[in-house]
Amino acid sequence: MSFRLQPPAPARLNRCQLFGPGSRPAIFKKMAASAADVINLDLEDSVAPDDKPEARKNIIAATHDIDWGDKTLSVRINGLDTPFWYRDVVDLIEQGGDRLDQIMIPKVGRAADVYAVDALVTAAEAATGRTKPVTLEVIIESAAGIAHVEEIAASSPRLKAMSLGAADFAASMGMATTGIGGTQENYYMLREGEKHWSDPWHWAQAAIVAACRTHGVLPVDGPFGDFSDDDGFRAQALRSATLGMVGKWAIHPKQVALANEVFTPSEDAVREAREILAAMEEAKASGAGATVYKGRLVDIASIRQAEVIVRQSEMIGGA
Ligand SMILES: CC(C)(COP(=O)(O)OP(=O)(O)OC[C@H]1O[C@@H](n2cnc3c(N)ncnc32)[C@H](O)[C@@H]1OP(=O)(O)O)[C@@H](O)C(=O)NCCC(=O)NCCSC(=O)C[C@H](O)C(=O)O
Ligand SMILES: [Mg+2]
Repeated sequence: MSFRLQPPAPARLNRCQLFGPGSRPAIFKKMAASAADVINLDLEDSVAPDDKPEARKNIIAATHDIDWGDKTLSVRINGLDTPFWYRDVVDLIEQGGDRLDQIMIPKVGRAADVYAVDALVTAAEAATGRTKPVTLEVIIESAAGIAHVEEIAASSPRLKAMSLGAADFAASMGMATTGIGGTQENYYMLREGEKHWSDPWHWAQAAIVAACRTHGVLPVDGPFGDFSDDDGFRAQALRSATLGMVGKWAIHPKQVALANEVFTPSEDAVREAREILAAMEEAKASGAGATVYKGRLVDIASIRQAEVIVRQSEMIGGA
């Protein structure tokens, strides 16, 4: 066990990140009225190159004109391999309103990518006299990103969240699929003639969770492309939540409720967590470090597990 304590991740709700193209301002108010905790206005892959300047203007106007309530308002800039990203950052910081909370950097491959954006944001903030620092989030969606995931998680005190971008990740890894997340038909084990499907996203998700938890960053599951498949979305989100991720993207408004449902601990789970804490209080009072709860062992580690669920529920406003 390291003597260094694991830093806490930011105490903010991040159950669902709803995306919308910056070139489609007609949906911005609908996004603001949604139940998503985080809004991602996009300047990157959902916006055609010719539309980028207009999309930037739309988004800057939306940081002034739209009431985003208590949501985290994040803007996805273009990748560092494009001619667009520096203008995205400079215009957002110089012209964007104080309501801009966060910038999302796509296709991060090295800690130096975050350093570059951090340096530009820092200079632009100082030049404009902004008093509220803009935070950063990144997408791991390349072979380089997953290979350097830990240094990326440690890259900047501005960094608050990290997502897995399944589509670009699959492309960069050369995966034989056009699916965005979820079960992949050909990724199965065979036993006695029966197929048992495995999860090709699992290892990357686990690497992201470990890197994030080591450095106090929120791990988030990215898009699930087939928005007609609610059960598939739910299954993917349940696996992510079980692994330690705190939320998931929605690329269509109908996915918001699904993500919120999965990443909000159920009343039963919260009740059980509180009962475990109470059982351990009793055990401690009698000098024991372990006890039995519903026929199973609970010990001091169980307190930490139960506290994760209770903390989550308290943040959401549960009893
Ligand atoms: C996917 C969409 C293009 C679908 O839009 P549309 O055809 O308008 O859908 P519907 O007709 O079903 O819409 C129903 C109503 O909902 C409103 N709407 C639509 N989209 C949104 C939204 N994102 N937020 C809020 N409201 C929305 C419609 O206006 C309809 O309203 P009404 O008429 O009043 O009933 C569209 O959803 C969309 O553009 N989604 C986001 C796409 C996007 O941002 N993609 C980028 C993120 S994913 C990615 O980049 C991959 C990743 O990087 C990786 O590599 O993995
Ligand atoms: Mg992508």
